[in-house]
Amino acid sequence: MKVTVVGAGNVGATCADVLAYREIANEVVLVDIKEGFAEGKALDIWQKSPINLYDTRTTGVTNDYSKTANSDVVVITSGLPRKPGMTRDDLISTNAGIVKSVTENIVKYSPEAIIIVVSNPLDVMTYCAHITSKMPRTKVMGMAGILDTARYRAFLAEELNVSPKDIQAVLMGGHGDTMVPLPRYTTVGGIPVTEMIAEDKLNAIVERTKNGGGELVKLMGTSAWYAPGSAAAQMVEAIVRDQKRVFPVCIKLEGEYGITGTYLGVPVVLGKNGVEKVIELQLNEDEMALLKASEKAVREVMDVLDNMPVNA
Ligand SMILES: NC(=O)c1ccc[n+]([C@@H]2O[C@H](COP(=O)([O-])OP(=O)(O)OC[C@H]3O[C@@H](n4cnc5c(N)ncnc54)[C@H](O)[C@@H]3O)[C@@H](O)[C@H]2O)c1
Ligand SMILES: O=C(O)C[C@H](O)C(=O)O
Repeated sequence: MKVTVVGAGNVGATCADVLAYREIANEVVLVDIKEGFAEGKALDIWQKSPINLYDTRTTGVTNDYSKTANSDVVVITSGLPRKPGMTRDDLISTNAGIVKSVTENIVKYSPEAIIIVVSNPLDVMTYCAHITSKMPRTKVMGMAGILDTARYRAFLAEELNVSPKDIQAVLMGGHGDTMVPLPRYTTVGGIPVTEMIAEDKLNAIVERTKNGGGELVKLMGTSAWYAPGSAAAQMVEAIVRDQKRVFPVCIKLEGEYGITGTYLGVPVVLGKNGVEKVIELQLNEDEMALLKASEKAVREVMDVLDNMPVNA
């Protein structure tokens, strides 16, 4: 299996490292626009192989997409991260052009690849990659839900003093402050979370989750990479190993949840064909209202993309 990761910065290099040391792919190609940057990161990861004992071949290239030919999966992380005071949506003007040109190059050399978008604003960059690629929706998806759910699970594990392995949860909607964690679908070793934690504490964790990306931007001056890179690698693993994992993934909705044409995080089954099934939960009235509000927020940014020169 050959996997290309575009953008050898914080998230891209972390994703490539996880793909290599967990031997998720036989070959990982890192691509960056900065001269020598991807080559250096790939060489560093390769030099770690005798220490961490893996044989995944990692190589890096500066903008030479011919070396990415026939990739099975491509992860797009190229683009600016936000700085303190910015929203993810503020990145659209720079990142739309980057994601569009990267997708064109990817499709030229790997027309069969499954594409995982990571660049922000996530839902709209997934839209951008999907319309550029002209591929079926099942093969162009965005990574955010695994990360957001992981934050929610980690906060709960800390509060309850239990292993994060035992927290299961679903989170839906856009990758922004309107995301929708779902306490009704959250369990701790099979026990409904509401039986384990007071309502005010749970509400505080839901709010912290929604602002989880911003919390890290404030602390570090740039955005997160360990959890995002690992989350993207987990999606790659589900695809290349045909694991049929159930994850929240951003995809174009075509009637599910009564929504058509908007790119939103929903639970799906992920396997060798990409998104093999969109799972439709029986949301109650309050949950559906939150999902619709999230849809509205994503729609507004999709409209911005539609009116940008990059799409003319
Ligand atoms: N979806 C998520 O949950 C999530 C999580 C974290 C970060 N992100 C987003 O991922 C993106 C990358 O974040 P980061 O922290 O790795 O940033 P970074 O600045 O460390 O890395 C980005 C890399 O992209 C490269 N790049 C820029 N234009 C390119 C092009 N045309 N072709 C190839 N490479 C190009 C840059 O040279 C840089 O090395 C940001 O947009 C960030 O907001 C998303
Ligand atoms: O917060 C960001 O800007 C990056 C990413 O979307 C995240 O949630 O960590």
